[in-house]
Amino acid sequence: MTALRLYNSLTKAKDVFAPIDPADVRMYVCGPTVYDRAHIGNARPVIVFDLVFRLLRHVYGADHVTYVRNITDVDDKINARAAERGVSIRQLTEETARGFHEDVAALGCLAPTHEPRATEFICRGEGELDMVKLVQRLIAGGHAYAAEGHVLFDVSSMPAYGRLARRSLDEMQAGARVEVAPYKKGAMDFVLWKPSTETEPGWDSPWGRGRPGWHLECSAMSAALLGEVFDIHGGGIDLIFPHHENEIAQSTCCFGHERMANVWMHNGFLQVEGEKMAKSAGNFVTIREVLADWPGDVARLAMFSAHYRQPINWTLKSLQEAERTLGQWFDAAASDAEARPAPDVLEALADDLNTPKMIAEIHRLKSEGARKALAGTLRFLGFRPDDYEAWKAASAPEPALPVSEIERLIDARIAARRERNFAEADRIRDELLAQGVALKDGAGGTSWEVVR
Ligand SMILES: Nc1ncnc2c1ncn2[C@@H]1O[C@H](COP(=O)(O)OP(=O)(O)OP(=O)(O)O)[C@@H](O)[C@H]1O
Ligand SMILES: [Zn+2]
Repeated sequence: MTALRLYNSLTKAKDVFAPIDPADVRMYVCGPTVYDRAHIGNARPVIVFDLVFRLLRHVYGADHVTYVRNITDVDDKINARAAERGVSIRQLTEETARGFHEDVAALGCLAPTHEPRATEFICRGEGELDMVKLVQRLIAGGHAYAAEGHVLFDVSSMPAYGRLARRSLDEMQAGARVEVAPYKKGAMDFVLWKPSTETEPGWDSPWGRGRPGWHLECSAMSAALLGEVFDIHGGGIDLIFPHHENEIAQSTCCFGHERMANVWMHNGFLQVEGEKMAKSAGNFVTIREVLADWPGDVARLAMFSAHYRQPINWTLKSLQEAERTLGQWFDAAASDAEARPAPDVLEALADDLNTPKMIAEIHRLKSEGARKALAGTLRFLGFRPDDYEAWKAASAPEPALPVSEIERLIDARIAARRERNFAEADRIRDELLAQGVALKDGAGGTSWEVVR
């Protein structure tokens, strides 16, 4: 296989991927804030980075890749939603996290190696890195200051601030809103820690009872589980600024390395009629709603139809097309094969996850009748024929004839063929087709399906 090349948002180029330690390739992806059911736009990064995970496992060995995707279970949106619904915060976050796991498993995504919850990394034991210790180190290093129960990151203390997003501090400050919180020294300084009222969740800290800012969570969890510098950091393109820029500021200033992660990967937006699918825009469909109509594999394949950095339009047509394609692939694939991708498919993926090219290569495998390679490739990509078949059986329209009658006619046709009366056999086939029942002769006998 040619070298794996990944587009790096930090260098704005497709770089050859060289892990820090090939025996332990490390990737962190920002996970969901668990206050509501995820929409299919939120599924895009989960599916894209699942593919990266599978590819890395193939190249470096399944035991040599560590994938961390967090769960943000402390956030003001969570507090508000729990109050609105009259349930405890814990109940809301547990229930939402469970739903998220079901959704992404149905989309064919492997579980990450670790799935840390933010609340478990706020205060930990002595010698264990946590959010409070990270803030203390930033203050000691002159990168953060406490004011009125808050702790803020001082962006003026970091010359490289804005490097990932390619924005200069001067420009950002000039563009900042006029109304800046009074406890901030600079308009772009961001919150590391904030005070909690008695009713809000809070943790004791040197700055009083409070809770962490969102950006801080990922710096602490990634360093605790992957080390101070790791290989790949991923998320949606909307996270570049401020979230990822601020993660970099915290981690590099705390640990003193030039980088937090060597490669930064960002997926483009999933759109509806040219607009980003977003909760705030109200144009969203939940993963759960998609799965009510389609098998997870169809949504998964539809997601691969565009390159991950390009926007993708979510349409009924693309789902229908994915369904048709998948049905053809499964029909043509052998029923047993190891989960191994064909070399041409691997080549396409090694080129910054070129999934449109990958799909073209799979079509080629099918047309060449490479049944084993096709099956191995589909399994490697996380597609599951059994799920698809079960969905197909459950969603098949009712035939116009009773099943016993269809079976009687099939038997009659088999008998006719045995007597070499092919005219009669064909007549029976046509008669069934006229009733909307199509026959398919395969190695295992004759099967039938209702024509849609
Ligand atoms: N339409 C989209 N297309 C692709 N990725 C998206 C989309 N919307 C959100 N994401 C990604 O989903 C992940 C979770 O994001 P976040 O927690 O901000 O979701 P959210 O608050 O539900 O999003 P929104 O409010 O925009 O609907 C992030 O990696 C984010 O970039
Ligand atoms: Zn993050």
